[in-house]
Amino acid sequence: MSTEPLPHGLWPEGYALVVLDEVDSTMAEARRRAPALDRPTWIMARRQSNAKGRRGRTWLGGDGNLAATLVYKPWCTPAQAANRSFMVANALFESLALYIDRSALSLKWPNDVLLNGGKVAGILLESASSTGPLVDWLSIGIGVNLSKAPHDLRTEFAPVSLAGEGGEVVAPEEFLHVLAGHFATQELKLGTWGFPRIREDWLANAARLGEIVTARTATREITGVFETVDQAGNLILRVEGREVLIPAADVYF
Ligand SMILES: O=C(O)CCCC[C@@H]1SC[C@@H]2NC(=O)N[C@@H]21
Repeated sequence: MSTEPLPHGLWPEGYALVVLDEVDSTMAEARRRAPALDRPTWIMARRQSNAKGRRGRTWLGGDGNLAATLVYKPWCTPAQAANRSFMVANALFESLALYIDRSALSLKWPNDVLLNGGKVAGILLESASSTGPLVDWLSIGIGVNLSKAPHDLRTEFAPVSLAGEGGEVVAPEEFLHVLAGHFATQELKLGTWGFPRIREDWLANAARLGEIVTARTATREITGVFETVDQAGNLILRVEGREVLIPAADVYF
């Protein structure tokens, strides 16, 4: 295990870094560390034996891809914590844009990053609340296909990798340094201007804004024009002249 940031000055102040050769899941490691946490901590693993994706799926990683979790104690409610996914998406967008033409990248609501229309990165949020209105801790798990796209036939957004789409080859540890810096900037923006600014940044890079998309929830499928994301992070579709607010769904187009 190493705990030292790379020595190139990119690492944001106040954040700790833990690099593990192997772990079950960086989410599980974050859960184990959360109670004793004294500062925001990025946990990166070179290999995960039991990596988790959204909706209880398995996450297929691979050598040379980034698997990391940021665990910290933001002073916020569960709803505010959930909006951190837009901040990570923004940070991922800006980080990836250093290695490939930004016009090839887009953000899919609520929390995927697409590259040439395929999924290059996924985000998984987990938080714990015991008593009171604030979360005890939040962990943000991030998987980025930097070098390899796993074969995954379960998704309509076929996995792609940065290298496979002609991007620069970048090592996971270097990419994490860049990402951690961009995420710290997002936290500063949140503290200074609030969520409206985060939302604005996200919408500027949103996939299919103003176009017809389908949102699939646990119980129904709604097709409409992707109008916007509101100040609470909900997806807003225009369906037969009316606005429909969707708090959680998978989006297809
Ligand atoms: O399904 C998704 O799109 C989210 C995938 C999140 C995967 C990452 S890899 C690092 C962290 N550890 C995990 O077990 N999952 C997340």
